[in-house]
Amino acid sequence: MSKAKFIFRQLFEAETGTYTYLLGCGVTRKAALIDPVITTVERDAKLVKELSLDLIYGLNTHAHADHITGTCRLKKHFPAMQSIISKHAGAKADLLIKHQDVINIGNVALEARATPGHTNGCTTYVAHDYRRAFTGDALLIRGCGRTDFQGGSAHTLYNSIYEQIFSLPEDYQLFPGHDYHGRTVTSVEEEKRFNPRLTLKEADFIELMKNLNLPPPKYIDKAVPANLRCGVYETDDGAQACM
Ligand SMILES: N[C@@H](CCC(=O)N[C@@H](CSS)C(=O)NCC(=O)O)C(=O)O
Repeated sequence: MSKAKFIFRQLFEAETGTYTYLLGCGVTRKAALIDPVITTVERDAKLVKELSLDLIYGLNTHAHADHITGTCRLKKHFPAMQSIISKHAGAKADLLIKHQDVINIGNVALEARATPGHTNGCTTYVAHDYRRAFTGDALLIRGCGRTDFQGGSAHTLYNSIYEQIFSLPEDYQLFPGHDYHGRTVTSVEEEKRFNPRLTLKEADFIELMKNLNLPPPKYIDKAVPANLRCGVYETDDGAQACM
């Protein structure tokens, strides 16, 4: 398939340090948001409309623990939009995807690569034509996702990163799900050379991850159950509503 004009925006939600990515096809005007956050849905929907895009997918890299996904609330603006998450996330969504599925956003293709370890359903989305990957919370810039809840496993995460992310060409740009230090983008080469966790041998990585001692995310008790339903809840009369 020929390379379509690629529309790309990196959006930031400051309270939880979360990145949302807008990806669009300049030919068909179809678009997707990766990891929209419920509190920034109005901002994101406004941008999508300003750019005359038709939002067809709301992709979640995983069932987040720190914020509620915006995928349900986005449907108020884009009723035909479909939510997407890995079938291994144990979550509900309009489309459940698996390793190596390809998601077409108009002429822009995204390969789903299973990168479990932070959670079981973590997925990295790769736009090969544009030499970019969206790593969610598997790989962060000079860091990685924590592995101390939601089925996390340091052994699994280490191997996911090596097999599915570090196996990409070194010039591929990597866009994380979060950054807490003002950084925006990295590359496969940079992370292979400078990531202080991933340059360790696996056994040392596992030991380090065991001793991170991070406090639990502030909204974990609310966010995880909401995200397992992709931000949908049932009202007292059994109807479906958005958080
Ligand atoms: N302070 C934040 C949560 C920070 C945090 O735990 N981040 C997660 C990703 S969101 S579950 C993580 O994996 N961090 C890894 C690291 O090394 O920082 C909040 O309260 O929301």
